[in-house]
Formats: sequence, C-alpha cells, structure tokens
Amino acid sequence: AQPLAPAPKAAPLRELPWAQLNFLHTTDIHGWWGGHVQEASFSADWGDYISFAKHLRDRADADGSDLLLIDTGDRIEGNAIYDSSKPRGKFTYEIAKKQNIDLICSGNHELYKAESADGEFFHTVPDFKGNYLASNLDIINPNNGRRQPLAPRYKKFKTKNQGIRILAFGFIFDFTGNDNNTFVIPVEQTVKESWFKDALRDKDIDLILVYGHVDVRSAEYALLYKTIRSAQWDTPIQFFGGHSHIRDYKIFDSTSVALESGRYMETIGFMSIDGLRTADSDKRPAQQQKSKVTFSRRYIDNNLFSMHHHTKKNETTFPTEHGLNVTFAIGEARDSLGLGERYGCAPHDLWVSRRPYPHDESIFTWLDTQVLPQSIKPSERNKKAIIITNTGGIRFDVFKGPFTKDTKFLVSPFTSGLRYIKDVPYKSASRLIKLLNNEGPILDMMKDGNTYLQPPEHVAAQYRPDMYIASQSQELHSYTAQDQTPLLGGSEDELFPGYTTHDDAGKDGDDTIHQVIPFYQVPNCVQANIGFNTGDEDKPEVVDVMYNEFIQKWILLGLGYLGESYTSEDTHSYADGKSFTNIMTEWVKEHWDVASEECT
Ligand SMILES: Nc1ccn([C@@H]2O[C@H](COP(=O)(O)O)[C@@H](O)[C@H]2O)c(=O)n1
Repeated sequence: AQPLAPAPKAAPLRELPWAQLNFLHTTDIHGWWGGHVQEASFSADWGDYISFAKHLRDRADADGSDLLLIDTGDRIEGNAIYDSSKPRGKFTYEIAKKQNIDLICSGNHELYKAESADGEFFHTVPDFKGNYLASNLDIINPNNGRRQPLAPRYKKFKTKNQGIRILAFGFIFDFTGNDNNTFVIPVEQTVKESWFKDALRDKDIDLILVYGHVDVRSAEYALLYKTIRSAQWDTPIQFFGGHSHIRDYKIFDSTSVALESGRYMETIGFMSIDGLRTADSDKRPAQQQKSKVTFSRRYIDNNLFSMHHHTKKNETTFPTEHGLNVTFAIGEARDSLGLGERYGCAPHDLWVSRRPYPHDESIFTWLDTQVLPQSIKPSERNKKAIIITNTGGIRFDVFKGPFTKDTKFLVSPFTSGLRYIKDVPYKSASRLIKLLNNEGPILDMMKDGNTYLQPPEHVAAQYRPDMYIASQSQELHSYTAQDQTPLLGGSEDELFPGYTTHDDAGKDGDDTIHQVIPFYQVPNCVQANIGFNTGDEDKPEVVDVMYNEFIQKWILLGLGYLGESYTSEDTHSYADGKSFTNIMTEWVKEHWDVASEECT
C-alpha cells in the first residue's frame, strides 16, 4: 500500500470459493493504481495486487488448479497518476504491464481521444502481446494510415495445469463516442462475421470465455449469449463485464454466468468454475467432467486485510519483491507529480451518491449553488446566464479535510472546458434542463447511442431499481471515509459501511460483511443561474446558455426541440477553454482556507 494509505480494518470475511478454474478480475481501474489513500477498505495498490496474484498462482500450481487474470478496460482517466502526467499516461502503461494479465481489452475511455487509442496501439497491445483481444474494435494504424483490428479477434488456448481448452473473445459495448481513429463494430454486426461463426464451430472446447467492457445486463451480452448458445448448446460460457462501475453477477443459464467487478481498484473480482471437462479428460477418467458445472463468485474489498486472509499470509510473508518494487514505483510517480499539494481544506464531506440531490452534502448542490455561480462570468454584454453540466463528469466524492492535487483529478479528471451560446430566449433556455433530465426524445437518443450523462453506476441502477430501494430505506449515517470503525461479530449496526451487493446469486457475494451505504438517484444534469434567481419576478428576455463542452451535442439537440436552431458554429469557448477542473480548483483555492482547523 502507499505510505499515506490508512491501514485496513479487521472485518468478518467470507472465504474464496477456490475451484478447478479460478479468475481474478479487475475493471474500470481509471488510473487508481495507487489504491485509495483516503479509504481503508480500498487501500491496497497495484503492487499489492501483484503479490496477491502471485500467491494465488502458487496455490494453483501447488494443487493443480488454474488461475487466470482478466482486465476489462477503462484503465485510464480518473486519477492524477494518469490525468496530471505529461504526457498523460506517462506512468500508466509502465505500471499496468507489471501485472501478469492473461486476458485484456479496451474500454471506451481508451477511445475517447485519438492519442489514448494510439497509446493502446503503441503500449498496451504489445505489452500484453497474445493476451489483448479486440473482437469488435479496429484502429487506423498510425504508422501506415490503414484500418486494422487493434489486436487479434479471438484466441484458443489451454490452461497451464488442468489443460482446459478455452475459446476467448474480448469485446467493447456498442460505443459511439470514440474519436475518428477507431471503429467499434456493433456486436449485432460482429456475430454475423465469418471469423466469429467459424470460431464457434470448434467443438474441442471446454469453456467459452467472453470478456469485455460491456455491462453484464446489456443488449450486447444478451445477443452474444444467444448466438453462442445456439452454436454450442452445452459448452459452459463465462462472461466478464465492465463499464457500469458496479459489482454484479448475472446467471444466464445453468452453465453460463457473468461477473462484473466494480470500479477504481475498489474490487478484485474472484470467480471460480468446477466440473469443467478438460483436454485430458478421456485419458484421465478421474478428471472427467463432473455431472454438474458449478460457478461461484466473490467480490474482494481491495485491502491488505482481505489479501492476507485469502492467501493465508501476513505482513511479513505477503509482499513479494516484485510487488514491493511496483508499490515503490507508484509512490515515486505520485511524488514526482506532487499529488500531496494542498489547494484548500474541505469543511465537510461532499458525496456523489450517498446524499440526495439537492442536499448540503451533495457534491452537485455544492457545484450549482457555490462553485459555478461564484466562478463563472457570462459574456460582457449580457450578464445573465444559465450553466448546465452533466453529473457524470464528477467522478468521486470529496472527503472532509485536505483538498489536494490528487483530489482535484479524482473528482474531475476530464479536460473539457465550458462553451456558450449567446442570447438564447429565456423561455426556451429555462426548459432545457427538463428535456435533458426527464423522459423524452433526448433520453431515447442517449439510450440508442449508448451515451449517457450520469455517473455510470447510476445508469446501471436504472435497470436495477433495488440499488436505490435497498439503501433509501436506510437512515443517513454520519460517518466519513476515514473514521470507519469496525466492531466484529455482532449485529448489522456493529459493522462498518461498505458494499452490500445483491446479485442473481443472492446477497453473499462480498468478501467483507458490511453495513449498507445509502445510494441516491442523481439527475443527468444540474443547472446554476448567473445574475438572476429562478424565483425572480422579472425574468430575463435572453440568457447565455453555458455548458460543459462534453454535452454540446445534447444542448444543441435540446434547443432544437425547443424551437431554437443553433449549430456548433454558434458556440463559443469560455475563458479560452479553461477546463472545468481548473475552474473548480480555483474556487477551492479561493474559498476553502488551506490552513483551516479541519486540516490541522
Ligand atoms: N470527457 C468525458 C467523458 C465521460 N464523461 C462522463 O462519464 C460517463 C462515462 O463513464 P464510464 O467510465 O462509464 O465510461 C459518461 O456517461 C459521462 O457522463 C464526461 O462527463 N466527460
């Protein structure tokens, strides 16, 4: 763990259901290689994960089982290690490749910008040669300008100890927000391609493995399941998903399941399968496929308490030399970026989802009542404006105490600035937010294009209403991330807050037994008014409509629906393109005294 990270707390744990074939799964790491330096539950780093995987590989080698490591993309954007380095990604590729990942693929964040897609081409694909698959993703080769698959479409291989014959595919969901140097081939088209159909004709397969940056409950995985099942009626199919930032497990049928393992290095997903046939089954009758294939899952809280327990190691015997070197390299990268630099001191916690919106402790209420109105100056001629920003641009909570360079990028990693359209009739501008937030044509188009404006876990929750219901019945707890105090062996009240996942297999998936964390709905977008109040008698005739540039398409479409026809030609950059991230940080410097009591 990183030197500043809090020590993990002891808590009641469920065991790993170790079996014939075992998997460790990470997804949506978003640059959190250093783990969470403010949260004890997730305080292990990539170096610890390397040691953890090594011990479990040794266990597999010792008992003749197998272990495979999988990562399903979105390794970049979301943490200062990636976003504040110059060039962005300077440390990321070096850190990632230190882990021995058996199967890896791209997420959508690798594709938003041409240079990060090129980063996959020049770094991640060669670093994980033979293990990176791109079943539905092409890139323009930067060396010759020609379109080609980013990596092989699929592979067939045999596991080291059991000789299980696996056919693997690596997908990305039907993403449409990529830059023009990559091409995401819709899954519906991919399943009709001859290479895919040919691959599925192979009958000497013990397991089909579909991993991808794809929500496990998506239409894309439903279609893949249906297509594969109709070609291979009884071969077990294991899916690994990503993108929606939640822990989830879906059961398709008695021999096909899907695991999704959260976000931000909070979760190491563990999956195991027993009873698989192997290449040697015929030669070794004792190894023949058992009558029943069984699947088990566990979501491991990413901290050393869990890791020591699951490997039966301790503080002295757990860290490997390789793991320690990586921990050290991450620390050096963090130091070289000056991530401890303090910009201010947060007077209290501000939450993305743990408080309703609006609420004094909602990060969005902070934005629309303080940061935006106190920072933004509309164009000189017209001193009135509305500003709209999407909630998905805010990626993490602010904890009471120091607001550092680290915090800045955890909360707002993206480079988008603000843009504006001058003199929009107020009667239309004032109706825009409803169109962006409520049922209607814009929301339908977002769904069709697989592009959303909310934080990903909220998009996921729309299809899993129990995520809200389960937690909203809980009363609000007044705790902070730093003062989680576990009391072992007792009732729910004595546990400390954390993940309490409810998936298709029940409520026993999490390795650590926790108290429920509240999870409240947030809208797609929030709005601040500049120079007037919504309740004012005299409404302005016209206002500047200002917005985060990431949502420009939706602002123009929305205004179009409201009878105001504008194109990108009518839009202007605010403050020479200053990023929202910097606007927020300047506010913090000005309003949250760095020397205040909370930080001493
Ligand atoms: N420049 C960006 C990129 C993304 N977003 C928001 O993130 C959401 C997607 O996040 P994933 O980690 O699931 O890919 C997207 O829906 C946007 O809300 C953004 O605001 N700016």
